[in-house]
Amino acid sequence: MTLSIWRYAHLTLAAFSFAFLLIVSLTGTLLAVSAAQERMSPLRVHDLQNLTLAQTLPILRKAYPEITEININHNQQVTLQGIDADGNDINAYIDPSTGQILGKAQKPAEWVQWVTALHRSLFLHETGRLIVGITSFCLLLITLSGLVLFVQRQQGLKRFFAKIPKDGWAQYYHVTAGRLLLVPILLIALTGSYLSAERFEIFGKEKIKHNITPPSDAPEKPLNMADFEGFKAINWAQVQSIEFPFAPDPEEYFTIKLQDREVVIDQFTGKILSQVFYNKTTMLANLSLDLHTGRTNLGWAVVLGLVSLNMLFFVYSGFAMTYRRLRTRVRNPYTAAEAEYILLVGSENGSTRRFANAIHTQLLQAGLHVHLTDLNNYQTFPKAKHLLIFAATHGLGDAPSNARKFATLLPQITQNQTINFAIVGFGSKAYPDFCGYAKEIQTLLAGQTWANALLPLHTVNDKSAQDFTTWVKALNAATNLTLSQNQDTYFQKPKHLRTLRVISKTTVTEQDQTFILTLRPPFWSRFESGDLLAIYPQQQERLYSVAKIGRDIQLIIKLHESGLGSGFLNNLKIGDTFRARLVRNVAFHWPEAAPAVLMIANGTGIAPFWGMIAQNKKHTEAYLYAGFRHATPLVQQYQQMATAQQNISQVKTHQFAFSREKDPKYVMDLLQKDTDLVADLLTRGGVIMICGSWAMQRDVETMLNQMLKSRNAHDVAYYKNNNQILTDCY
Ligand SMILES: Cc1cc2nc3c(=O)[nH]c(=O)nc-3n(C[C@H](O)[C@H](O)[C@H](O)COP(=O)(O)O)c2cc1C
Repeated sequence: MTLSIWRYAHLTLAAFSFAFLLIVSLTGTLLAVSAAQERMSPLRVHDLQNLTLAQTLPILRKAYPEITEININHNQQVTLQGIDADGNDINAYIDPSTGQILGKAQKPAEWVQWVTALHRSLFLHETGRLIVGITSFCLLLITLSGLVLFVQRQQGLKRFFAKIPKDGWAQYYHVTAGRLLLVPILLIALTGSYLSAERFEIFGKEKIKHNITPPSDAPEKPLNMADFEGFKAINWAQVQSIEFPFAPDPEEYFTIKLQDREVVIDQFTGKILSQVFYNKTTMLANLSLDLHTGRTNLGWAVVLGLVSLNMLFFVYSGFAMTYRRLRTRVRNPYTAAEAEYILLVGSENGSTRRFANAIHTQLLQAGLHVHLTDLNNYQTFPKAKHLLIFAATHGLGDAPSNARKFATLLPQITQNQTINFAIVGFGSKAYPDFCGYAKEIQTLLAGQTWANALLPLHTVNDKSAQDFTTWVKALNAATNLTLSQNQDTYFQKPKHLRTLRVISKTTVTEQDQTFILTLRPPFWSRFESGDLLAIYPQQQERLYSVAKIGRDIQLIIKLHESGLGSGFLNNLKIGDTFRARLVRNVAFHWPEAAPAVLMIANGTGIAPFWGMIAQNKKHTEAYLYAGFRHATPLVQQYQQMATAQQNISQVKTHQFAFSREKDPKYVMDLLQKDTDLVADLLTRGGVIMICGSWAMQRDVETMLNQMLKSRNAHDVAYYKNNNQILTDCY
């Protein structure tokens, strides 16, 4: 609920200021470009801090007998207005150390004036300035609410810099860019708001007043400017402007605006007659202007430009995320009190809701009284006979935001009749706590007297329509429903597909139905050995463990009779292209920090290990145990590859077991023989990685448990929790 309030605030503010944000971001980007250009202007004067007024004003006075005013802007460009020795009017950029004219004083380019006016006031004068001020303040609130959402999403401030899980392109980059640019955005919003407030004199307006009593001991003849005490104390880098006395009258002075104060100097004696320091409001306004415009620092101007440009992306990605969420909203013709079927949803990003919607629509079409709502809206359901729960897992095995209250509500609200329930959990095996929240609900409901489990908990990995239809089949069988069992009904078009090209492919033989496929992904693709490649033959997702060899993806595939994925891949020819998705599988990446790694594979499970061994340039102590049925030519080729890697110390030892050759052996037998090595490896913090069939994983884990028990060591569950036993089996 709290999450939704913040999200609602974040979104409402963004929607409210949308059009203006677009304008100020776009114009802000252009102004940052102009600020950066100005910083590189040849009219800039360097080393101003090493030059005092006493050193240079006499030179200027000589070259320009009448000077009205000298101004120095934030770009260290010095303009002089006056008359030169030949009586010419001068309004030009000069070098203050020599008086040399560097160029004619010019207004900023017309496009810069135009963009500045649009940025500051939208061409609407004071009304426009007010709108821009409000937009800046909205941006400040959007940034702060975004920060709260981010901290909640990361499960606390401590995990501020932790990895951001990828779930949708727009979402991932919205959140990642938000974290990266948080400080500059906050500064832009804060300074923009402050400048507007100052413009409308909310903090009052500073009026500088000098109390001057002209010195009584005025000399007959003015002193030489080079000896002016006041000028000796001021260097050019401090100066904003110098107003010259209009006439040789004791009541006319030099008025000099510095960065932090205004100074009045006597034109005859050169003494400081008065100096008034600016108040905090003015100083803050100056600082805000520097920070907001990037006018004093090229690097900062570039950052501002990038942030402004990125703001356009924030607007786009934020609305894309919202659209995705809203698209999955559903209408409920029956109330919670009327419905026989209650569908409860826990979904953060909307995909789980889409599965629930598909079931909801079918039940309504079948004429049933159905009500679909969030898990947070759990209440008494007086007519309910069936409760179907669709629950995604977020955070680290936690409830999505629209389900956080369910665990508290459940014990408080008891149903008055028996209700059959079935839970389908949505998650990703890339996370250590797969479908953790669905499992938690299953336990909670099992403790309710009124709740009768219709089906065991079913899980869906990575929104797989295939996994989901398995549940639908079980549900149809347990009820008299006839829900669609066709995967197309639930298939959610995969995103982030990229085109892969076949680089090489081995052929299957009668002896060995396994083949190796090498694919070239687009150059920008980022992946690691152990990640998964999702392909979509006939709209069904099939996942394969990948090895990263150079920049290519290498798969080892067993061709199954009428296998959808393997058949599709086997039909590919060199040069063919197809679309697929790379799925990050952080739970099965090479453990960089481990002192030793022991890899256990059977069959095609050896695939990712080839990439990992090739990547082991640091020569981490690595062992390979692999099991196959026969020593086919392909497997012999594997043995040669392993020997070659052993020769260059990328793997320390390798052992192969053959279960259908004479003297049959399994991978477990090899491990049993090396009990000391395996147990020692775990106790010194090493990692065991298992890839291959579920059956092999189960047998290896049973054997490991026995082995560890006999040594009074921790069990497999402990090492799994400790990320010392990693598995990727199928
Ligand atoms: C920030 C985040 C954290 C996640 N944490 C887990 C997790 O701990 N366990 C899990 O099985 N899946 C986790 N997932 C995967 C989601 O449960 C999965 O993508 C699900 O299909 C999303 O459903 P939704 O779109 O309805 O929110 C996480 C996803 C994200 C974005």
